[in-house]
Amino acid sequence: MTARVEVSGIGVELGGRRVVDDVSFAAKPGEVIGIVGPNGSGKSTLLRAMIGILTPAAGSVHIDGLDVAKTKARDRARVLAAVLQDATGDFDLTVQDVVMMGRACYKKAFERDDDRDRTVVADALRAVGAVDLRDRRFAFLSGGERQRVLIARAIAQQPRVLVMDEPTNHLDLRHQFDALALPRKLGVTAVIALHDLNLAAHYCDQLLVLHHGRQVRSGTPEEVLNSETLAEVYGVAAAVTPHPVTGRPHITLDPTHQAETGQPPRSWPVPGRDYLMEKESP
Ligand SMILES: Nc1ncnc2c1ncn2[C@@H]1O[C@H](COP(=O)(O)OP(=O)(O)OP(=O)(O)O)[C@@H](O)[C@H]1O
Repeated sequence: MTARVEVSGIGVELGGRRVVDDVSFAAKPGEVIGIVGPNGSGKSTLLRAMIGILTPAAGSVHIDGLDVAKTKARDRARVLAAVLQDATGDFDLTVQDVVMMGRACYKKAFERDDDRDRTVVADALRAVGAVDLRDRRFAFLSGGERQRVLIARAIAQQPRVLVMDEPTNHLDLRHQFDALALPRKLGVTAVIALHDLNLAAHYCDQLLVLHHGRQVRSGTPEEVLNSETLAEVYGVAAAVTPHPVTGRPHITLDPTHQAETGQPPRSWPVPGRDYLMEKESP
């Protein structure tokens, strides 16, 4: 199951300061939206406001017409699941117990787990490659193992919308790919905050660039990712060329070059001149 997400004019104040200001976007059912931007630009705050754990000073979030702010936590959890940054917790629980917490929104207080819950939990563990961790104590897992278990807990909620804040944190390369491919595999709509722009370009349909709490660019990765944006928003020099295999925008950073002009140095590889694009190959 998937859903349409509409974020309208969200503004959040923290410590007397507006840290997210007038952010709006819409995700069609099944779309993956990437939220990118420098440290402190408001990505996590926006996601927290979206899932209802921060009360926005302005704006609204609707999922298939349902107003998130006016929905009870239990009902919200059946529609929307979140994996937040470093929400590792110190649960003295097994991995199976932690993932089973994702089923709480479907049960009354003290209701026992049934076969359906156990099947959903087993499937969720399989989806993140963590079946062999099932009986381990959550508190003693590595950072990447914990992250995968928390993703499994979100999957066990069987949401229509998945919100993830830096889901690739602590994950090795293979598991980064798996985590970002998950929304499409599950068929859910996703809103994902990401620092890695190359991964964002590959896995997201639309990108929203935040800078000082404001959305300064939005559109497809092709529309948004260019040398000018990277210079203006991140203050770095970078060449953006089509990825030699996928054709998606690929960013090559130049750590030695100051981003005063936003223009890449002349020595950057040029597609077609320095390497062949796949479609040009014989
Ligand atoms: N509880 C709070 N009180 C006051 N200011 C806060 C609070 N939480 C966050 N902020 C500030 O809000 C701004 C946005 O923070 P946020 O965590 O949303 O940024 P971010 O884009 O997710 O950053 P990062 O890439 O570093 O994770 C920052 O300047 C941060 O210091």
